[in-house]
Amino acid sequence: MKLAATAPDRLSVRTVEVPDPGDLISRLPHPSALAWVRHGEGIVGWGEAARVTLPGGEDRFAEAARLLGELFGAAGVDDPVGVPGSGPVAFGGFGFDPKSPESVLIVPRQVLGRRGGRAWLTTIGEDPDPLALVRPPVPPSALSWSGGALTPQAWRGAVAAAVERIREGRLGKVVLARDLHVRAAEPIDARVLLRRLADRFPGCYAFSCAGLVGATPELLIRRTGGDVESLVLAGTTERGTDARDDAERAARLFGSAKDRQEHGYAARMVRDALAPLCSRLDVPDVPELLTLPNLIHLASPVRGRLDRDRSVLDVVAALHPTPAVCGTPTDTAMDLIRELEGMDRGRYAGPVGWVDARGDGEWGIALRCAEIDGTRARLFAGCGIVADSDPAAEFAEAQAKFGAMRQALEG
Ligand SMILES: C=C(O[C@@H]1C=C(C(=O)O)C=C[C@H]1O)C(=O)O
Repeated sequence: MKLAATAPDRLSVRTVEVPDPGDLISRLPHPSALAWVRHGEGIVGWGEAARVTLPGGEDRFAEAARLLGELFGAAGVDDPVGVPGSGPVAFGGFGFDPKSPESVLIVPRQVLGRRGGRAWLTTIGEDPDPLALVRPPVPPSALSWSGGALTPQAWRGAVAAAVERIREGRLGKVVLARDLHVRAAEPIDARVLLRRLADRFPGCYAFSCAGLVGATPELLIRRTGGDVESLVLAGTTERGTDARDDAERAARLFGSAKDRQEHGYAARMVRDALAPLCSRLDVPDVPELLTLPNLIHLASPVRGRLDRDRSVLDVVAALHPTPAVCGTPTDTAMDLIRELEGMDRGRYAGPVGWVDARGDGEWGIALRCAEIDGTRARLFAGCGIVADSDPAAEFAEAQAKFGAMRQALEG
């Protein structure tokens, strides 16, 4: 665990209200983009006042909260705006598996925020021209795609093996993912991907943090003062070809015992994890349908009131990994993922988002995303597997989930 050499002993933080900056993503001055944007609102950041890298471990969320507490506690903060996301903020992404050494938090030198008709700019240290566009984004070109850890056939075999374990009664659900690789002629600019994702999926959270870029529909947890919200997703069908086909598919998804079982595991676990932390909790008995441009999901919107002051990271720690991305029972599913997927997920399917000095923040589950490393990117997609899952159908579902990032790369 270390603080980057760039971290000064004491952060000097100033937030000012600014006129509406318009589109946040187009304000990002260079490719080291930090972002969390939905329906044009949210925060974007750039520059690095501090970076915290964390090794694996079940305690990585608590360690992150402790280190940020020290950093923010020692900071000199002038924040007359005083809303969630003003003052010092850390963007972060945590490794999915506690054994994965991938977790990282970045405190940007500048954060631009926009919500509910207000906009603010936070600066750490000095910056002479905060909103200057330093390097315009360049779309990726000459993409060449290649397979990931498992061939399609091997991955379908892994799904079949998982179904067998489930039918033997060893677990109820496991989520299995695949990866895909792509290479571009020039370094891939996160801002281009953010722009395309935000335009096509305005209702998803377009995120970018230290090379992990995507647009997730799944809100793990939002804390605003004492209020918490989550949106549990599990159970999926592709969009239809027209309104009638859409309606038929939605009705089939809603009525599918397999998908309702898959969803029920996730919704119940979120309820059970939040109940001890909340004085009030509302989890619907029956899921809703969430319609995205490419997919329809079963969705349970959850709302609660925290019983005492807890940082959003404390709540993340209680929730991750939910059966939406791991399975149930958690430990058995995690072991099976390690055994069958043949890859390290890195930060895919881990919590991604931001936290401020008050402990407010928003964390999604890092889905529909890619890990960018210079000219290369690794895409991820997974599916919940239960006793009645069919390997070919799950493969098709994973292909559809890759679609969002593929399009963002291909334009
Ligand atoms: C695992 C992913 O998505 C998750 C799995 C879902 C499913 O199996 O139905 C639905 C939404 C997400 O919770 C992914 O997109 O990679």
